[in-house]
Amino acid sequence: MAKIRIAEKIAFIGGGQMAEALIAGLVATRCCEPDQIWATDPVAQRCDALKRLHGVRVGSSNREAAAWAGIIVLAVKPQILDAVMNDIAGDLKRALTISVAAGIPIQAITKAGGAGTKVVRAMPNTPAMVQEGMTALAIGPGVSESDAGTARAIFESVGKVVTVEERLMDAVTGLSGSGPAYVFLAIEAMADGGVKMGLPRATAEVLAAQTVLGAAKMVIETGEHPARLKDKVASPGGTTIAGLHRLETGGMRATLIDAIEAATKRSQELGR
Ligand SMILES: NC(=O)C1=CN([C@@H]2O[C@H](COP(=O)(O)OP(=O)(O)OC[C@H]3O[C@@H](n4cnc5c(N)ncnc54)[C@H](OP(=O)(O)O)[C@@H]3O)[C@@H](O)[C@H]2O)C=CC1
Ligand SMILES: O=C(O)[C@@H]1CCC=N1
Repeated sequence: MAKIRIAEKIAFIGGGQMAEALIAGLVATRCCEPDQIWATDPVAQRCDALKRLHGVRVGSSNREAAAWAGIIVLAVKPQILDAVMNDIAGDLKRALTISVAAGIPIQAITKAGGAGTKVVRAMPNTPAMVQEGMTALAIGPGVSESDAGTARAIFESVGKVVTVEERLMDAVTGLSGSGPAYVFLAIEAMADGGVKMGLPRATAEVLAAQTVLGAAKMVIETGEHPARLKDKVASPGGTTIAGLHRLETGGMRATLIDAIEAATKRSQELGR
């Protein structure tokens, strides 16, 4: 993972969960110094927490933060993005604008900033906080190679990055954007299963989480098909096939496919 130092000042408009995950990753990897980052949030306690935990500049004025920065990261909820963009339209046009808002097309941001606004649409995920993020980028029209490289470097400092056509961003959102929540649910449920079978809660949680981490690492590092890796766990007549049979009966595959379809459709709706 290339760790490039970002020279520009970055304003995070909206200091919520996703902004904090990115800020934590950027500061921890020293991709940016804390005083290169300004996060805005309307809630003073939220600002205080971001300052205390990550050492970044904070404040409630989007205009001040946007005017200060060379890169503006739009990290408010999609439902209020229009109002927020209208307030800082001039700076959106001047700076490199990166939006992490689910569903919102590049065209809507270009429209708010005015013709010539350089927009990178990103869909990161919260594991950015521990530098294991997964981000997809769609590069808007008129964004220079250098600006696209800067956007890539920001997200590479906190995990992996792929570039996709913008039309695929809703599907990315349904899979890797929302995906950590599905996995947290699975870890929680696996731990519950362990507790049901008599394991202490803390032991069950670490068993479940490390199992997910290890399995994911095997998929990535071996390059083997997940189905083959699954087959290697399932001994003939053994425990795993008994568990897998129950998962198939419960429709785990179809449920996960449905979940990603539902989240993708919701992302599409947010953009309308
Ligand atoms: N959470 C995730 O895993 C991911 C989220 N995203 C995207 O990131 C964006 C933020 O999501 P998330 O972090 O989950 O949401 P949060 O609600 O945690 O963060 C948004 C923050 O913006 C604040 N806010 C509200 N109004 C304004 C305003 N006018 N100016 C500045 N800040 C404001 C909110 O304050 P208050 O709570 O007081 O309203 C909140 O702290 C969304 O567009 C989402 O689609 C993308 C990828 C993954
Ligand atoms: O739930 C959401 O809408 C955001 C987008 C992807 C993850 N969280």
